[in-house]
Amino acid sequence: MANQDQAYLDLLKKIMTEGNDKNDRTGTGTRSLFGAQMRFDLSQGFPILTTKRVPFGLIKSELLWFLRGDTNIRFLLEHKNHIWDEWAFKNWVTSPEYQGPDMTDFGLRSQKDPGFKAVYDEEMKKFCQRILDDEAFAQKYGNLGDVYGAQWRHWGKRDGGFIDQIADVIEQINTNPDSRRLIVTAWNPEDVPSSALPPCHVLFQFYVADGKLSLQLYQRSGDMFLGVPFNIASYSLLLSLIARETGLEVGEFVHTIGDAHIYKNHFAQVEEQLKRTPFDAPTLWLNPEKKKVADFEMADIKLVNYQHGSTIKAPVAV
Ligand SMILES: Nc1nc(=O)c2c([nH]1)NC[C@@H]1CN(c3ccc(C(=O)N[C@@H](CCC(=O)O)C(=O)O)cc3)CN21
Ligand SMILES: O=c1ccn([C@H]2C[C@H](O)[C@@H](COP(=O)(O)O)O2)c(=O)[nH]1
Repeated sequence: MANQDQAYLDLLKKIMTEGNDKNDRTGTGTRSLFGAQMRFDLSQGFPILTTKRVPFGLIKSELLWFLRGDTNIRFLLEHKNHIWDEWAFKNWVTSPEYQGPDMTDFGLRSQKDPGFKAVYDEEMKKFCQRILDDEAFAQKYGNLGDVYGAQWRHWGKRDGGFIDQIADVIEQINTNPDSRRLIVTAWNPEDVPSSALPPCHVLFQFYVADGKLSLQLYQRSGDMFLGVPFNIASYSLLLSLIARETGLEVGEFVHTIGDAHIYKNHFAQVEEQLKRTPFDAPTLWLNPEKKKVADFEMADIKLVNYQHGSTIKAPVAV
């Protein structure tokens, strides 16, 4: 198996040396390039980064969550996955029902003020526990609204009813593999103004040739250090699952990014990662008894021979 990190490392280097220094919504500041593309041939191994540890368990539970059409963080918390906590927490602390310490701007403040961070961590812990313990509270504050699960599996139609884009695209791959319309979209211009986090993975398209299934993702905005390693592994897993259901081999994952940025407070981590030597990529094991995307559970998906460098910690910009 080959090393699959190179395309990613090359792009990190390019952004560091040629990128534009730009301000951003979170107030953190970034260095960014517009219009970047990485290609990963999945027959050469599974493209999860090896130059740092990428938590594949979190990627699996997040993707299964999307594929269930679920938009409530409760399922994620049951799988000890905390990557969406901040966005639900924001709903809670800005609601009239919240009576705890002031959490205004908790994202930035918790990075700058250790005293505040302790209070914030405590409130967040209580919040997550309550989502797990209190069904009604989870219904009210655990829901992230129209995020990927909703857009993929129940896109609301103008005249009522919904569209299951995943079921439809699988049906199209099976019956009309040469189609140039094998698209799933998450971008709904009507919802964008009211959304806490408008979709980052805006649209993906499938392509079938030589008995192989490929997928290209258009991601409008990519946090190169934290989000993108997840996105690469997640879409490669999605491609592998849909290839299984449609009886095709895996082809390429083509990752196209609009604003590809490195946050200023990730520069040191990026330098550290660029010094590391990649390992050969692992392989993906999918339970041979499962065929349908909807039937896969956590234990049906495993990485074999995932060798990797140590975790590199970095703060997430909210
Ligand atoms: N600024 C920003 N970057 C993102 O990547 C991002 C957002 N916001 N908002 C929505 C989601 C949430 N995502 C996240 C959030 C946190 C991590 C993160 O902290 N990852 C750590 C490990 C976390 C753990 O082990 O629990 C990492 O080292 O990859 C990754 C992706 C991706 N998305
Ligand atoms: O899957 C994801 C989700 C989010 N991101 C990053 C990209 C940006 O850094 C932020 C979103 O902020 P916007 O101002 O809405 O662009 O989250 C990611 O890389 N991958």
